Amino acid sequence: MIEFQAVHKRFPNGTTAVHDLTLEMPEGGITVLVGSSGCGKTTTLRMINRMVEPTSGTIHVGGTDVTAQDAAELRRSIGYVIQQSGLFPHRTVLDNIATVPLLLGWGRRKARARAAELLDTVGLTAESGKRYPHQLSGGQQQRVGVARALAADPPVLLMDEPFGAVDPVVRTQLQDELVRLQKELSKTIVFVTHDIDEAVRLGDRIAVFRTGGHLVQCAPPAELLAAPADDFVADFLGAERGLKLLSLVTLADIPRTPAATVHTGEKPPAGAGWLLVTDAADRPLGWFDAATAPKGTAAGDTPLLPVRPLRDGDTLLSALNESVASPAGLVARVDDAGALTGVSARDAIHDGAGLAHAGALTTAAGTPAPADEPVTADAGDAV
Ligand SMILES: Nc1ncnc2c1ncn2[C@@H]1O[C@H](COP(=O)(O)OP(=O)(O)OP(=O)(O)O)[C@@H](O)[C@H]1O
Repeated sequence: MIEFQAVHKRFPNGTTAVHDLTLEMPEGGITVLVGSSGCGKTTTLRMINRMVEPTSGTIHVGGTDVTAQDAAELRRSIGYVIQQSGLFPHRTVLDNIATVPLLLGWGRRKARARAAELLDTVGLTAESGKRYPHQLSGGQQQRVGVARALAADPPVLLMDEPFGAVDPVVRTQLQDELVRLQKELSKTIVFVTHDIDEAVRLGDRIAVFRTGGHLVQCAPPAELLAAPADDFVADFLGAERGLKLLSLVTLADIPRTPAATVHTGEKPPAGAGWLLVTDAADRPLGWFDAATAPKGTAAGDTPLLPVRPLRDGDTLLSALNESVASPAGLVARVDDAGALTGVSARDAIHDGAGLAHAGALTTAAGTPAPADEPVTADAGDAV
């Protein structure tokens, strides 16, 4: 756990970057710091590894006051990833990743073996280890940055807009990779971003700052989206925060009903409406409107309308999207093998969306006021 207790940072030019910050960042979780430019996110992050020293207050990492440790030693024990990857241009990728283990005196062979292992962990080929940073794409360089930060297996990772400079597709891939890695590694991660969607995707907790280094609210994403503390947070989350909340809830609990189906080549039963055409393994192929098809038409004689089947682990947001796009107004549900398990009607998905929102509101209302509630006292201003 990382604990900020009444931390204040005022730079020599008089700028207060962080104002009386009391905040807990849970062990093994991702805490995302968000807020507009200049609100003190990077300063907060850099105080954890003492690249910036607080003016007052204390910071503990794993129960130890950071000032009780040698600053250089502390920095080697904490992974740090920045936007432009910060790789050494004249060292190979493998040697870049091996930097901290070498500094820690691991010996060249062991450090390189560890670096080679990490290339695979972050999804890069062994061959890319021999290249120089400029010979990699921006996304690949960021992966190397993550591998380098993980090299000495630090319990804490600080990530300052690590995916800010890559295009949206690569950014989504890197976010997915981080989620996958975190499931395996359970690091305590502090992640800075401007992007609220990235925060909602990655964060176990999101801390929203406003200019002047004030923490306004810190909560799990669903609670933040359901119950923003004030207009500033609501504006920051955006007008679509209700929909964003649905990206955090899966389809699993939404009721399903048996689907009306027909196999390709079969004639529909009399009086049938929308039918889901399935193959021999019960996998949905498309929608067939038996009500409007000419008499005697078999399924597959005319082009089928597209279906995008969803699994229980898919989000309620995808389900809502599919329910709107589906010509039948029904969402086809499948198991992991892709076989049909039923359908959910648009109404059931809407009801589920309402319940998810109400549930998050109840959770937010029932949460006791944490120690990191917005602080209004001006203590430390005179420092
Ligand atoms: N070394 C410094 N000396 C003086 N002022 C500084 C210094 N570093 C940062 N600041 C100021 O402190 C405030 C907070 O900066 P910080 O970089 O922490 O914000 P941020 O939220 O990370 O911003 P951004 O999202 O733009 O990176 C800003 O007003 C910034 O100009």
